[in-house]
Amino acid sequence: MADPPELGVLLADAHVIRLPMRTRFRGITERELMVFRGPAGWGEFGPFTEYGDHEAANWLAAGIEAAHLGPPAPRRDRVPINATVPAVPADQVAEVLSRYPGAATAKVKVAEHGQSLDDDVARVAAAREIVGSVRVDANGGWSVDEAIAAIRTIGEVEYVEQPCATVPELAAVRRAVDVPIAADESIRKADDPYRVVAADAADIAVVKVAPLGGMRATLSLAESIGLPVVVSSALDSAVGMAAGVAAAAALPTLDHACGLATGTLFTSDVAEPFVPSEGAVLPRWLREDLVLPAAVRAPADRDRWWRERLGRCHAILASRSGC
Ligand SMILES: O=C(O)CCC(=O)C1=CC=C[C@@H](O)[C@@H]1C(=O)O
Ligand SMILES: [Mg+2]
Repeated sequence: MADPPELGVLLADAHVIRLPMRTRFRGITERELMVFRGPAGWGEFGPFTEYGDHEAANWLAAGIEAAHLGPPAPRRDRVPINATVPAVPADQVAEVLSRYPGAATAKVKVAEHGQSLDDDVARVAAAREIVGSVRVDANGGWSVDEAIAAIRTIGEVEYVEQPCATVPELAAVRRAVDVPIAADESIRKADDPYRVVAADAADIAVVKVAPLGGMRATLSLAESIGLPVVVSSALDSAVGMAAGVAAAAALPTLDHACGLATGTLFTSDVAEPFVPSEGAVLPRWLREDLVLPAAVRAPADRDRWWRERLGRCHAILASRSGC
């Protein structure tokens, strides 16, 4: 790995941002992250706040790639997207889906802490009434038995993403049901993302540019993992989303809609969001000045916290480059 740019260079035009969200999603109502500018445009550093520094360092590598190297060459000029439906009550699903015009697929969150299978069934049914195809994402929230029962009750779906937490559990569920299984956390949070393949635990790989360390790292994983991929956001701002869309646009084959329209979950963004139209988003690289209103700037204590975190992750990347 190449040496990262000097820390001072990264921090010279860096901003800590707090984006308000329309609906609670993965337990948060505000998304904090950093964006910084380099010679190739803007990069994002937004590991979720509970992540440790070693995991977060991959996210910094992705931001550095974006700001200092730019996107890989595109192979398509539009990227089909899925609508993303948080764990809202069923009667709010139509309103959520209205923000994804033309989306042919909805990804519906299930197994939310504090909710029941009946809630999931109702939410999925409400989505099915509106879009042709539904996939669900349990974020590892079920045991093997719960997953098997839930999958049988929920009925036909395109795939079930991360029904259980571990690779052996995913494999056990996959053996028991006919529905395809997608791996997300078992790839993006794993020491060895290929374990899902060795264990016959997944039919589809969900790949996210930031946790995998960048667009090119994502493309090389997609090439070597031997599974169809779905590129998804990590709840990125428009800056991180540009990298996700660029990676999806650069894939040699793309058979599934991607989770790259989550900008609709924010009420404001750092740049013009990637708003879906006719079920797709268009690749676009951000080089222009960002207009960052006071309302999206994080308070001083959070600004300091993120700059220190970036510094620690920078030291980790620098030590890796010496390996
Ligand atoms: O894939 C999508 O439709 C949107 C992205 C998405 O669902 C996620 C983004 C960030 C964190 C995750 O909890 C979540 C996911 O599990 O896929
Ligand atoms: Mg997921």
